[in-house]
Amino acid sequence: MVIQETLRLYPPSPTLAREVLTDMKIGEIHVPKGVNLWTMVATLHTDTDIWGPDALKFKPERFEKGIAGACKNHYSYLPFGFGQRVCVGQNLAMVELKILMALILSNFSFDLSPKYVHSPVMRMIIEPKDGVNLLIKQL
Ligand code: HEM
Repeated sequence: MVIQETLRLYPPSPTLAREVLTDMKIGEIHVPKGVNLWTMVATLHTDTDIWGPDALKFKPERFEKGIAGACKNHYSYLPFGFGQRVCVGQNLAMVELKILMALILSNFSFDLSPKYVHSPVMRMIIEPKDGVNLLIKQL
C-alpha cells in the first residue's frame, strides 16, 4: 500500500503519450491522424473527483481494498501505463521494490535531514529537484 500510494503521488512517468494512427472521434472531439495525445498521469492521480477530498494527502490505507477500492475508476491509476504498451516489468518492479524496502528497513532507520526540501519536479520523469537528504542510521 505504501508503494502504491508513493506511485500515485509521484508516478515516475508523469505523462503517457500515444500517437493517433487514423482519424478518430473521442466523444464529440475529432482527433486527426498524427496527433500526439498525452495523458497527464500525475493530474489524474490527484483529481479530487476520483480520489476524494484528501487526494493530495499521503494515505497508503486508501489501497487497503485494492486499486478499485481506492478510486472511482481503476483506469485512473496508471503508474505503469495501460493497454498494449503497458509496462512489461510492472510485476517484477513491485516485487523488487518490496524486497528492497524489506532489506533496507531491516538494516537501517531513516529521518529526513533538516536540509530536505520537498521539491518534486516533472521532467521526463518525476525528480526531486533538490535531492533527497536523509539521515540514515545502521540498526
Ligand atoms: C517502478 C518501476 C517502473 C515504473 C513506474 C514503470 C513505468 C512504465 C511506464 C509508465 C511505461 C509506459 C507504459 C505505457 O505507455 O502505457 C513503461 C513501459 C515499459 N517498461 Fe516499465 N516501469 C517500471 C519498471 C520496469 C522494469 C523493472 C522493467 C523491466 C525489467 C520495465 C520495462 C518496461 C518496458 C520494456 C516498457 C515498454 C513496453 C512497451 O512499449 O511495449 N519497467 N514502464
